[in-house]
Amino acid sequence: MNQLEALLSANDDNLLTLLSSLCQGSIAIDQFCKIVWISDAYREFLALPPDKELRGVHVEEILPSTQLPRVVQTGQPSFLDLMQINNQWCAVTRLPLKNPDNSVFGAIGFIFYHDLDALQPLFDKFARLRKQLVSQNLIRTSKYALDDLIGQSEPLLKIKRQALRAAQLDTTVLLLGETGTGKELLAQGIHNASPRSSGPFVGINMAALPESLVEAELFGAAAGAYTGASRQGRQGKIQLAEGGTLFLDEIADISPAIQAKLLRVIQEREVEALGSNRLEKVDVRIIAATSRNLKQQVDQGLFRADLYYRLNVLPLNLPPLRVRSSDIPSLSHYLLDKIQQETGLPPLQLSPQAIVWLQEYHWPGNVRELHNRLERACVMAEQDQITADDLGASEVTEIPLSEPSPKKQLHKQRDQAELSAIHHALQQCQFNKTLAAEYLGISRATLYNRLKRLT
Ligand SMILES: Nc1ncnc2c1ncn2[C@@H]1O[C@H](COP(=O)(O)OP(=O)(O)OP(=O)(O)O)[C@@H](O)[C@H]1O
Repeated sequence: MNQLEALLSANDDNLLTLLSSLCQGSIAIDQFCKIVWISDAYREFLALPPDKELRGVHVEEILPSTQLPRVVQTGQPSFLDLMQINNQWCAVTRLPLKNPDNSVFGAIGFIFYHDLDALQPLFDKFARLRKQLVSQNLIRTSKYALDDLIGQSEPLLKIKRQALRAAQLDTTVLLLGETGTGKELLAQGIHNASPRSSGPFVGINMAALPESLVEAELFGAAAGAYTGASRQGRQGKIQLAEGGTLFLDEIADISPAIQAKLLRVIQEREVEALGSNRLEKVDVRIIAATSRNLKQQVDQGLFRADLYYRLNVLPLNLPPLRVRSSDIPSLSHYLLDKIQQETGLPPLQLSPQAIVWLQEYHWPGNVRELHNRLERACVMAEQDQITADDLGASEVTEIPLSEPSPKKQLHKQRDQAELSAIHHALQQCQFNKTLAAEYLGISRATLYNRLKRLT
């Protein structure tokens, strides 16, 4: 019998039951962060069905922002922490469970949420200080948790399981998937479920940055490193991510010089700011993402093989929307709610024929395109239901002869022409956005923005 089982063995008289009676919820996990015990009160507070089997479930599946895994990892207790669970402030205490040789075999957490009125000024102060830190950029929060990835299809559930496991490891993760499949959302979810969740999440889009700024933006610049550099110098995104996660989006779009510098950061965990000859140690977890075929870029000599292998330690492939069309109804309802909250437009439902169309369409722009089509439909809809036409069903196959207004038609045709020119350029340049932008005579940032708007 291991220590944890011994602790739990004496049924009603066990230590946990005793401790639970002193608080409003308690939970115990093993060294793998799997739940071994949860009090009925906690179950009820989390609104979990009484018959749901929780033993063996990873604690973050029911408490995405829990810090218990960190207690298991560090062996350090946290005696009083404030945490919001189900929109209610709670005071939380977490203790590591240790063997006589000091190794950790699990952790227990207790929450208190009754009679906390006396603590309200403390909660307010805590929320105020946190807001201040966020606004001063001293801490950054990632908005999304893994639970925010909507969908119940097997491919999506599989990626969520893989992401949860990846979160527990501190290794580099490479997110692969077509544009708009949710790579950034997943990166934030992994950060939030990782032991680094209380550290910063710093994202940088390598394709949207002008080439000349990438280096200073990423690695920082020493005082006076280049004309226009500030006198105090500037911190790079890598240094800003200290203790947290650095998300490098569109990683395939970096120049050979940046590839070499990044390789050193990953291998040596050291950064050299632009114009400085000092190496700084950094502690960041890297999550990189690309919608391109990075292996093919390596084979074509466009991307360093050594950097590719360093990034590709844990590849996660996000499924395109067309292979998980069963997620489309729930995802659409979720996005419609979000659009209505953001825009204040009246709530609209999808007509049955619109749902059929959504499930049959091939979604080159994936969830981002679904969001954009739904948003446009909310504005365009002339009835109390969104029809397939409001979603642009007719323009996908042909341009209708009569349009509600010539102005709308002009916009639509211009967007289509622009999109097809961009697609053509991308194909010509083997999906290399830098080359495609040059081909079109626009900047890489403009190309990127156009793609985001049009897909
Ligand atoms: N499963 C999902 N559930 C809810 N929203 C989603 C989901 N997947 C993507 N989204 C939303 O779709 C939009 C696009 O997602 P995101 O920016 O994460 O995609 P991406 O793969 O990083 O795209 P790109 O490669 O173009 O940068 C975002 O608004 C995101 O919140």
